[in-house]
Amino acid sequence: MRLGGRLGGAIDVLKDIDERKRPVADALKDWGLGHRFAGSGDRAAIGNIVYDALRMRLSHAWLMDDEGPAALAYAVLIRQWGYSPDALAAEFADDRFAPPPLSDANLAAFASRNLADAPAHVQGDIPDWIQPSFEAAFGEDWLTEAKALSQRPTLDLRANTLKASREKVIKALDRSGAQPAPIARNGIRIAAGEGASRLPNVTAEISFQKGWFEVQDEGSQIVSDLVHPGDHDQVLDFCAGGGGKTLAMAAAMNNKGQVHAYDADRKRLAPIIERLRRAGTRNVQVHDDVRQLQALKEKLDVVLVDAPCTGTGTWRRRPDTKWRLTPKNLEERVAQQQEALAEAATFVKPGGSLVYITCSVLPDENDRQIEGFCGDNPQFSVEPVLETWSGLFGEAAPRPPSRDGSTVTLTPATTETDGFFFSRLRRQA
Ligand SMILES: C[S@@+](CC[C@H](N)C(=O)[O-])C[C@H]1O[C@@H](n2cnc3c(N)ncnc32)[C@H](O)[C@@H]1O
Repeated sequence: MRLGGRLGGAIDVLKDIDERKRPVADALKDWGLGHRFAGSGDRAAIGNIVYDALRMRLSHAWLMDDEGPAALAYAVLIRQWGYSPDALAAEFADDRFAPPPLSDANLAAFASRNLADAPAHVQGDIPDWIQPSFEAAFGEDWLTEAKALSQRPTLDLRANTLKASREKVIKALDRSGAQPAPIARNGIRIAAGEGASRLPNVTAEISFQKGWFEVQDEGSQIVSDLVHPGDHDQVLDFCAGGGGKTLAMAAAMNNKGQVHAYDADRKRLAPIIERLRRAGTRNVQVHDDVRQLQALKEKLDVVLVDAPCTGTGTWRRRPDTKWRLTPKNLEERVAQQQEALAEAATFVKPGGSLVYITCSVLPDENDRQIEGFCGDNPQFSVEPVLETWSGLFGEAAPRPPSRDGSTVTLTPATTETDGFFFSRLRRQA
């Protein structure tokens, strides 16, 4: 397919997402099934246009004075992929699969508007109602942080040290441009790529099948590492989901001690079994019923709450969720977090620690949540994290924003990772 056909495909997918309120992955998959002549390069290019359009939806629409799918998709090619409107018109002139050209009104708006004149939340490509939360989280840096959340993410992997060193994995993936990640000790990074370029399908590699690595954002690896359990600790991953952090902790503990993995949702937990097998872990027990945890009350050295959250920190990967989020969703997540924290705290032994993580950057889900919990539960107090950070990643590693060194917030702008919040609360001995 030529560029015109790919652009047309992306416009169809964006329409489908808008009209039928569908998840991006489903809409892209359906488009592929209905257009079997399209090759994998075409499908990847269409996916890139769609995701790029959603990441910068507000600023594209403002500059084009049009929020329709065609204006958004054209804006991607012009603003993000480096084509001029004239070059596109010339390219599409003899391409019968190209979409109709941009309207004169779109072209005039684009030629005359300057993004610096747009409302600040439009410049930052975030919903207007969430701007105050960004300001509260980042002060005068909030716009830089918001903009960084609208860029393409890298593809990050974690070498599974139970089976392979980071160097061995990088060697196995040398065709993919894999490099050591900047901060995480076992992290590997593949650059995001530009324009139509395709990320490698690393899960099809033999080395993946052998369990040498996991796909895991570097931020997720860092917060798993910061949990920092001792080799012989008894750990409960109370919101284990598919097991991303369970696997990372189990490997960091060198298959010693014990990690109990539990999640209230059995369906989310189910894939953990196959992942644990592939990774060669022997120190994990999976629990799909809270009653199985009764014997662990007040017994555990470390309890991790990787809480359900709005996922604002993952907007680079799931940009559609940025526009679907509502104040009501935020309220619901905050309530779920309080519930999960209260339940999880009952498993921490005296002197043990309760670790609270989210993949959000919003204070309501992070620092404020922790302040509220400690206010209600004075036997818990926040333990500073930055010392562990330096010990694990070195003094030279980029420092994440931190409220007086106690909790940390990772972000694309500061640590080049997804957004994550990490805090450790110590229960009085
Ligand atoms: C952010 S996800 C976990 C991701 C996972 N830890 C990982 O690293 O792949 C949050 C999880 O919390 C679970 N959850 C929500 N409320 C819970 C509760 N009260 N008790 C236990 N799990 C809960 C959800 O089912 C969801 O799987």
